[in-house]
Amino acid sequence: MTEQPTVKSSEVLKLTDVIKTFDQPGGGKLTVLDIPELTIDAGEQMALIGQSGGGKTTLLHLIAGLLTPDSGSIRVAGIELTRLSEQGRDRCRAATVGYVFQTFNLLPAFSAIENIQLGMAFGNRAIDTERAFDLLGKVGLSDRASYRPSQLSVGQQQRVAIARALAGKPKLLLADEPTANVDPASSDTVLDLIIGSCRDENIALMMVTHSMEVTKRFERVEHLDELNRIFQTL
Ligand SMILES: Nc1ncnc2c1ncn2[C@@H]1O[C@H](COP(=O)(O)OP(=O)(O)OP(=O)(O)O)[C@@H](O)[C@H]1O
Repeated sequence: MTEQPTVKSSEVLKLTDVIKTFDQPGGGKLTVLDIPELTIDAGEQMALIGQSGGGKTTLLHLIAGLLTPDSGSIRVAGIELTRLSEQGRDRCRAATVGYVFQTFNLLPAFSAIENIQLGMAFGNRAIDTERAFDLLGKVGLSDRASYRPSQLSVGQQQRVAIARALAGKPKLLLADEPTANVDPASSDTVLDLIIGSCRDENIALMMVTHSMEVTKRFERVEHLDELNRIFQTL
């Protein structure tokens, strides 16, 4: 009988000995990540900082199952992603992870409210129109429900993307530099929204940022260069 790994009931994310390489355009491989361990508990909030090109987005993509590691274990909400097919990882992401991308990734042909409702549909949940409108109100866009992304400002698109990421009631929200494209006042609003919503709904949060102002809002701040063995051997 194979021994099953024990999963702490409060654990939402656990990475063990994760290595990720990329093929380099000129040939050969570039090792971007070599992470012995990283754990996030239910409802825990963590900021991730690190040098440009250090692998932060790559790490979020691995956790979301958009990329696969060369080796190691990635467990999200108790599910071992490395044992799943691409389709299985898509299903797991839809059911457990919300993702606020740097580029928002809203669907251009759909309105703001439809983009949020699609966030629920991807999560394999019945579309809860009341929750979708509640979320749109929470991000201050009740009067923009029928606007398409191209009819919204960059900051408004970002707020729709946040509402969409929360729509499926994820266990873990991944946010990649969500304040990078907004002015300082809007940055506070965006942070209040993400941090407050995750706290209210007990959603664990991992936010990539380059901003010291943003890290001040977090009790736990991890430096990728310290988690990543490749920087320790340079
Ligand atoms: N598909 C790919 N093929 C080859 N190399 C890649 C690929 N994606 C990323 N890389 C390389 O992996 C490294 C890490 O990239 P990543 O985008 O994860 O960094 P980052 O820490 O998010 O950077 P930034 O803070 O500048 O956004 C970079 O050196 C990049 O060139």
